[in-house]
Amino acid sequence: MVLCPVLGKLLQKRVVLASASPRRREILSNAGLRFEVVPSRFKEKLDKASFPTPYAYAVETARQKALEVANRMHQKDLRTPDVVIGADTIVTVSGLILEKPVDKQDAYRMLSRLNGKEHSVCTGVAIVHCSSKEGQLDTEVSEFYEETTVKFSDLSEELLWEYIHSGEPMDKAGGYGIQALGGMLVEYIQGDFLNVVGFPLNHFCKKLVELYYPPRREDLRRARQDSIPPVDSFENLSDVEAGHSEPAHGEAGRGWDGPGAGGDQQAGSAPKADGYRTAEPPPFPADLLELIDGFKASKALFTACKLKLFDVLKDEVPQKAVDIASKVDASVCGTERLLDVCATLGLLEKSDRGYRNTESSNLYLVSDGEHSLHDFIMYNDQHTWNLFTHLESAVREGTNQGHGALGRKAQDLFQDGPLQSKEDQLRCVGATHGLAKLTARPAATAFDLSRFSSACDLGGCTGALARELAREYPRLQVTVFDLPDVIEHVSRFQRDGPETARVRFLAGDFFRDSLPRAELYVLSGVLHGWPDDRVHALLRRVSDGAGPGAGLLLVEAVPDAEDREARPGLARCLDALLRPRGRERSLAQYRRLLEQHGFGDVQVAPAGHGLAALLGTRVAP
Ligand SMILES: C[S@@+](CC[C@H](N)C(=O)[O-])C[C@H]1O[C@@H](n2cnc3c(N)ncnc32)[C@H](O)[C@@H]1O
Repeated sequence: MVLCPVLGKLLQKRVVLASASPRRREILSNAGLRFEVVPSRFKEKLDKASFPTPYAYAVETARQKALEVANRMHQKDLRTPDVVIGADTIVTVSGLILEKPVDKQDAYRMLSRLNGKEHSVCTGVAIVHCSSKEGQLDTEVSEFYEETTVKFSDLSEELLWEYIHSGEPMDKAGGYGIQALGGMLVEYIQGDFLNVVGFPLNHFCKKLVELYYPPRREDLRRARQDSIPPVDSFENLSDVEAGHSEPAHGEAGRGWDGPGAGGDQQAGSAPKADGYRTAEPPPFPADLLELIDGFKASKALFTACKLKLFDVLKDEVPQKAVDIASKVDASVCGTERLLDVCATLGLLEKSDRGYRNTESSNLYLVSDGEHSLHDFIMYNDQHTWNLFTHLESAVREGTNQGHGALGRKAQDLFQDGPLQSKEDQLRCVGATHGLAKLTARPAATAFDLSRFSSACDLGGCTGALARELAREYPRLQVTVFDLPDVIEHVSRFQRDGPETARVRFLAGDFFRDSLPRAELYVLSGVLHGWPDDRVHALLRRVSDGAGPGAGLLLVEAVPDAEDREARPGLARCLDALLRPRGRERSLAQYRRLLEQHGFGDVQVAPAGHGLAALLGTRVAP
C-alpha cells in the first residue's frame, strides 16, 4: 500500500537506493516505495575539515554516493535509472563526527563519548534525477538534511561492553542502532525517530512534494506579496489539486498516476482493466525481479563460502582478484565475477587496491570464527538446496519430502542414531552451533532462572545455550546431554571462559538412556523435530525424572499468523512441509504438552528471532 500519495509519483520510475543499509531499505519499502538496491562504492573519505558544518559533509557524501551509482548504472546498464537516492548518516558530539566503528575498541570509544550526553544525528539525503541525452548522462540533484537530538542515559562500562559484544554497533554510525538493542541506551530524542534509524522519511516526502508539486502560478503571485508558505503537509495532495505530475525540473509529458497516487485518469488515456493506461508502460517490477534473482544471490554466497573466499580475505589488507583466484584454485575471470557479485551484495568492499571483507563477513563468513555461520551456509548449500527442489511435490502431496531428497526410505528417517557420514555430522553440528550462538542469549534470559542450581540441556549439542545459561546464572551447573556422535565433535566448538568449568557434556540417547537429575530441564529446538508419539515419550521421561518444583524450559519457533507474514516465518513454514520428520506446533499446543506432562504455571516469553520460550513448573504428581 502506498502510504503517501507523493511516493506514487515515483511508482512508474526506475528508482534506485544507493545504499546497502537494510534499515533504509525497510523504511522506504514500508512506505510503499518500489526500488532496486545498488550499494554505492563511493568511499566515505571526504576531508571533514573542509566542510563548514557536519551536515554539509553528510549531504555531500550522500550526493557522491548517489552520483557514483547513477554513473555506474548508466555505463553498465541498458537502462539509466530515473531516480537515485543517496543517504549518509553521521553522529556528532562536541563538534566531532562519528561514523561507523572499525572494531570493538573503536565502538567503545564512540559509545563512551556519547554516554550520559546529548548528541546529534544528521542524515544527508540526495535525490538524483537522471536522464540520458545522446548517450550522455544528465543529472539534477536535490538535497537536504535532517537533524535529531538524542540523549544517552548514564551507562555502566559493563552494559557498554555487553552491547558491543552483541555485535550490533559494528555497521552503524555512532556505534548504535536505536531500533534494536541500542534503544535501551537512549533516554530521549528530539526530532524524527526514523532519521536516527537511518532515513528521514518525513522530510523526504516533503522534499518530493516540493519537487513534484511546485507552487501554482497564483500561489507564486500571492507569494510575491507574502512569504512562500512552507510545505508542511503532504498527505492530502493529489495530481488534481496540484495540477502537476513531474518534478519541476523533470522531463515533461510522462505523467502517470500509479495505484494509490490519488490522481484521476485523464481524458484521452483510456484505462485498462488492470488500472494502467494503454499508452503508458506499467511500473518496473523491481521487487519481483529481485525475488526471481534471489536464488542466484544465495548460490553466490554459498559458492564464495565453499571456495573459502572470506577466509582468504580475513586480513585487513585488500587483495587483487588474480591473487585471490590462485589462493582458492579457481579461474581469474570466474573469481573476479564472483568477487564483484559479493561486493554488490555488500559482502565485500571493493576499492582500487582490491577486495576485502566487510566487518560482518569477518564475523560470520570466515570459516573458523567464533560466530561463524560457514557450516550453516554449507549445510544449506548441500542439504536444504536439494530439499527445496522437491517443493512442488511437497505442495502437491502435502507430505514431507525428506525421503525423496535424501535418498532414504521413509521409515528409516524415524530411526534413532546416526543417519549421516562423519563429515555430514560434523557439518550438522557446526551448523547447529552457528545458529544456536545467535539465539542462545535471548533464550537464556527470557526468564529469571536464578532459583535453579542445576540444569540439563537435552539435545544441547555444542553447549551454546548451556554456556549462556552458566554465564547468566553464576551458581548454575549445566549438563549438556546429546547423542554420542554429537558429543564426539563438541570440543572443536569450545572457547575458554569463566563459565567453562560449570558446563559438562554427557553422551546418551534421551529416548533410551537414563536422564541426569536436574532442577531445570531444557529442550531448545528439539521437539519440533519429532512426531507426537516421540514428543510424548520424551516428555514422559523428563516428567518422571523431575521432582516437584523442577522447571522445564522449552524454546521453539512458533508459527502464528503474524510469523507467517514475516520472511523467516514464511521460510520456516515451507521448511516444515519439506523436513523429513517432526511438525510445527502452536504456542497453545506446546503449552498443552507441558501441562499434559505435569508442568503447570506455564509462563511464555519471546526469545527473539521468531522463537518463543515456555517455562513450566513440575507440580506434585
Ligand atoms: C535441532 S538440534 C537443537 C540443538 C540445540 N538445543 C539448539 O537449541 O540449537 C537437536 C539436537 O537434538 C539432539 N538429539 C536428537 N536426537 C537425540 C537423542 N535421541 N538423544 C539425545 N539428543 C538427541 C541432536 O543431536 C541435536 O543436537
